[in-house]
Amino acid sequence: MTGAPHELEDLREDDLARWLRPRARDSHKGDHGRVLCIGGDSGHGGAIMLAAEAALRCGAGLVDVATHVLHVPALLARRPEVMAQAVDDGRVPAALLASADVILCGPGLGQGDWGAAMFAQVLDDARPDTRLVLDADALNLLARRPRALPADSILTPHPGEAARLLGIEASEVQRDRAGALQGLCARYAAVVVLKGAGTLVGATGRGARRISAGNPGMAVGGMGDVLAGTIAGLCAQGLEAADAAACGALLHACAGDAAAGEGGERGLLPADLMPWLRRLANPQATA
Ligand SMILES: NC(=O)C1=CN([C@@H]2O[C@H](COP(=O)(O)OP(=O)(O)OC[C@H]3O[C@@H](n4cnc5c(N)ncnc54)[C@H](OP(=O)(O)O)[C@@H]3O)[C@@H](O)[C@H]2O)[C@@H](O)CC1
Ligand SMILES: Nc1ncnc2c1ncn2[C@@H]1O[C@H](COP(=O)(O)OP(=O)(O)O)[C@@H](O)[C@H]1O
Ligand SMILES: [Mg+2]
Repeated sequence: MTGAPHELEDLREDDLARWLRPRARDSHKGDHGRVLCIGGDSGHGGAIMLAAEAALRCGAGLVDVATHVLHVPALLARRPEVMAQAVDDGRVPAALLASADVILCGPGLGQGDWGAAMFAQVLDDARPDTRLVLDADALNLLARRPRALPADSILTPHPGEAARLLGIEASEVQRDRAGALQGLCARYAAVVVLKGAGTLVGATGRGARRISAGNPGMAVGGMGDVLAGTIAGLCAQGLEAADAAACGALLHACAGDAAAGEGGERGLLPADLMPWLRRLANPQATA
């Protein structure tokens, strides 16, 4: 991955069909993966709800959520398909960690003791073959205390989080986004999705991919939480990490464009993407 502009692969909506194949007629929920979403401290419960719902709308077979006790009733009222567990002591139930194919950690997690304890538990105790998707406060905690990550972990920073991970200013990230992507991939040995207009996706030793879809209506709180759940949901269905990241970023941006096309950019909400995630995640059905 050099980040040179001529080595960028531009992804378009047609590319979704490369990764989103029709399901086997005899498949069952266990074939489509189990995602554990960890986050949603007091005041930020919506972040983990949006992520969990996006994982389901992208086709994850089973979705667990470990969150603050206050958020469990609201989460179940909105999405009874989610299996929600309250965590009041900063310990994720061991059985949840053990059964996850993918762990998404970070949306609304906070950087206090509660969130920091669960983030450390994920890094210490997750199965070696469980794929990690780290977003939001998991990235902030990682920046504060860098640690080795399991192979093929996926990081989804916005430019502010990318700046913290690199120890530079967000304006520097934006001045050389390809360079920042390369620096993040190298420093954390991870798959990285550098968000913002023209999202870039990279991994050490591979060319970078750029997503030109997406629009400024997506500049609203919660939109990145939907992206994190989307990538986790695709990972759970067996896409390899770099492809799940690229396919998820493309699917999310195209869903944002489709939703904006219906009602305009201004006032677009992250939850407006949900029906479009589902539609676009079935490209053969919509072709
Ligand atoms: N409904 C809920 O429960 C929601 C809960 N949420 C949860 O809130 C928590 C805090 O997350 P957060 O992202 O709001 O805070 P933070 O990391 O300080 O980011 C802001 C900083 O980053 C920068 N920056 C950002 N984008 C940039 C860009 N494109 N280009 C350039 N700069 C950019 C920006 O810089 P500025 O321009 O403002 O100086 C500012 O410094 C987290 O847990 C999250 O999951 C949210 O998901 C919302 C919905
Ligand atoms: N101007 C824009 N054009 C395209 N995509 C955008 C734009 N602004 C924001 N987005 C997308 O919206 C999402 C915002 O993520 P993030 O900042 O983490 O939001 P939050 O933490 O509030 O959920 C990212 O996927 C980003 O690429
Ligand atoms: Mg975010």
